[in-house]
Amino acid sequence: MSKQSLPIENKENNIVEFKNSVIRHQENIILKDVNLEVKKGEFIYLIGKVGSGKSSLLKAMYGEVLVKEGSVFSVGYNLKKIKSSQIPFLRRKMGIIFQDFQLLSDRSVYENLNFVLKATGWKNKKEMDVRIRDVLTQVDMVHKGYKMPHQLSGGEQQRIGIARALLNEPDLILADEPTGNLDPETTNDLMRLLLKISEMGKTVIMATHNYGMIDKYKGRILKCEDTHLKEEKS
Ligand SMILES: Nc1ncnc2c1ncn2[C@@H]1O[C@H](COP(=O)(O)OP(=O)(O)OP(=O)(O)O)[C@@H](O)[C@H]1O
Repeated sequence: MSKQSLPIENKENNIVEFKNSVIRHQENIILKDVNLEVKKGEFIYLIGKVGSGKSSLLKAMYGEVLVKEGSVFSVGYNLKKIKSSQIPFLRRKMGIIFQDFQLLSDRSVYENLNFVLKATGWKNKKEMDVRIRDVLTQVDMVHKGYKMPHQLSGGEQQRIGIARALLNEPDLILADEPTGNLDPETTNDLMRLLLKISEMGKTVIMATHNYGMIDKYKGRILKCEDTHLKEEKS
């Protein structure tokens, strides 16, 4: 790791920490008075109506939305002070999973994963092969590496999305409605997979509209409502 990329630790060693933060899009306030501490290994649901600010809060954690009021620490970085050149280092410490999978359609599963490894500085072909095999094994897709994304079901594509998020052994997984495009049975499979990942010590923060899942699989619940982030009883 270069000197420039050294993270700036927050005092409490929280994986994520917001203090009196305001999240805006241009001049519009999306969330205010945001105070949040997330510890290692927590499994968190982020709920709230359409347009209430869930994605914006996640984006504030991965440096896509910049927070100018209050403070934000994420995986050791002070996001108020982060330079744009440090953003790739921040993103390497987290895995991001999207509702629409966002796999590159013109290359195989293996090449999708290899692309991310190359882009994040991996060089040794043998180590890259081992890592790709490892993450595909974790999501039970080790025999599908040669497939093109369009040859996979939605659930399988999302498993590859999760494998991709795991490549750099991140401390934090951010998932923005990861099961939003999937049927109930596939949703259950993926939930169990995400819970298994969290039991391995990773922090998972997941935006969702699926309240059935929240009843079924226990987790901490945060709600975006009326421009505030509130803790809900689980
Ligand atoms: N890039 C942007 N520029 C301006 N306004 C934005 C931008 N992105 C989101 N917004 C606005 O911010 C508000 C919160 O949006 P956000 O996507 O965070 O909500 P959400 O809770 O994730 O919604 P959904 O459940 O539909 O995903 C909305 O009013 C939205 O229109």
